[in-house]
Amino acid sequence: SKARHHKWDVEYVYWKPDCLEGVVIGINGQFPGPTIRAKAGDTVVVELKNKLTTEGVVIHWHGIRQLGTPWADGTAAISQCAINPGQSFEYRFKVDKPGTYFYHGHYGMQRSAGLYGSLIVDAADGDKEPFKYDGEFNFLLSDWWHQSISAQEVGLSSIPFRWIGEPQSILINGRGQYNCSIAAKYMEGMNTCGKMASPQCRPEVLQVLPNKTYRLRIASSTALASLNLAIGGHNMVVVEADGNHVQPFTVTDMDIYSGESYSVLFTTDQNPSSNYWISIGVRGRLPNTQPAIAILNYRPNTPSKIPSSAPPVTPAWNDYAHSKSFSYKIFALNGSPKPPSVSNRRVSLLNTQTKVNGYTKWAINNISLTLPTTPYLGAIKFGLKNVYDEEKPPEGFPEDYDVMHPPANPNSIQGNKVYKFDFMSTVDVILQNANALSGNVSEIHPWHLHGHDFWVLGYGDGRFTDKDVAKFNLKNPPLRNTVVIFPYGWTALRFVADNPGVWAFHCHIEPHLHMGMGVIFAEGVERVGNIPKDALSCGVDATIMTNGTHHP
Ligand SMILES: O=C1O[C@H]([C@@H](O)CO)C(O)=C1O
Repeated sequence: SKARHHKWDVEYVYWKPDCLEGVVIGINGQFPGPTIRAKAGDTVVVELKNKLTTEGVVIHWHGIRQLGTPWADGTAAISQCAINPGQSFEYRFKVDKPGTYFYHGHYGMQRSAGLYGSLIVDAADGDKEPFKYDGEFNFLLSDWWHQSISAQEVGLSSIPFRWIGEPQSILINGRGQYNCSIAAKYMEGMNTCGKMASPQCRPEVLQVLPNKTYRLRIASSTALASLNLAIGGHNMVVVEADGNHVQPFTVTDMDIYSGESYSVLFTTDQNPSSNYWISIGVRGRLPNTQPAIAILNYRPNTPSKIPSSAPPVTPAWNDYAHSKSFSYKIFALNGSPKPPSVSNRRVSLLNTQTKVNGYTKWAINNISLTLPTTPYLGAIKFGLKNVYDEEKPPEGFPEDYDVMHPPANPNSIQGNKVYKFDFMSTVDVILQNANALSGNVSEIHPWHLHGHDFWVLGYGDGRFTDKDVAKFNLKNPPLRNTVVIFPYGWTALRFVADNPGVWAFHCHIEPHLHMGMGVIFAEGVERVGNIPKDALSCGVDATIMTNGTHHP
């Protein structure tokens, strides 16, 4: 195994993500950031310099569990202090499992400003993944707004509340085409992109040869949009989800929620004299965004040969039965690690849209998350007092809460309590969805857990009841790090609290997290090894780290 060294400068740059010029947070002048490629067992080292002039920054390595390095998880105020303008910080962590991952900013709403890139881990030398292919491609998906993140944040924290609205464009590897498309002739009201075209917004072309099998890696860093991807005329076999192998299954289209990653295999078995469209459309919210388009180019056709059939059409945005049928087909590959058969503790988390002093927020068991000024990792390890709310957070919610209707009392409080788990205990989490503030609305929320993979034991409609435990899948539940709750439904997951550290668990929709939709988990913090001083040089932690007065 090797150390993979990277030196990054993070700064705003002018860019044309969807052919219109704006500013993005670039890395080394690039958007999206450079792809990190490593082999299982390698150590990734990123020496990051914050060249943003007025904002701190951190980077989260999404899907990497940070076994033994909880200070490298890149969550501001949780695992480390934000890196100040002009300062540098070294991330150093092991990648232990092959898979498709990505990284992104985890401070304020910087992910929405374009701070993300791919992280791909290949099998260690001599190891093989349990499927074969002749070539591979990578799609990092995102959504893009023309309004800056500062304007977005002001709207979210104003009275009256101003929602960010639907994205202007969906981007594939940072490229989209606002209000125009190379598939214009198939799309109502669309122009071709002639005048606007810039190399920075040129559609992706996947060049393939007939009768071969390719791996397409897909990860979603969207701030809001749930997506559906289809390759015209081609089936896809799903083989990987969030860096874990799944029992292969075949689909004609697939959903991808923010925070998820997949690998699919497709075989170029169609008429080779044609090219084909790949399209990616919005699901789960009334779309107001054109689908993103890429071209599957059968060589030796030219990439500019317009496909002879129309781009695949995304299922209706509110066809939740279709989305569920995809999620319900995902099982662990035979031979994958199985969950413990019983759990030691169950936490039920009710997701509600609420108000705090007139501000619109999201709350979990009536608490809307705010982060402390001293990162939890140091605060808990050093037993600091009065830096976060010390009481236990609620493990459930009232029996009579009606998940099908808006809250009778929509007022919540803000807080930053921690769910502390016994080291090595088995924890079940029931994520319960509910109606939002207005009637007849319940949204999709993709929940992402840091520091762990979890088993997805089951999903259901309506309110979770004790009887549902009997239906848990303990035979072949998939391991994931992100899972959705469907509107008015629940999702059950299980994990082992085996990774000393403090771990965020939150909705991966960027404005929802910003509005408080998350909780903090912690386990075995007393076992955390020596935390690099640079990680905790802020708040009350700073005094401890510089005086060396702590006795761990
Ligand atoms: O958090 C959200 O706020 C809006 C809407 O509920 C109120 O404008 C929306 O669609 C969200 O996902």
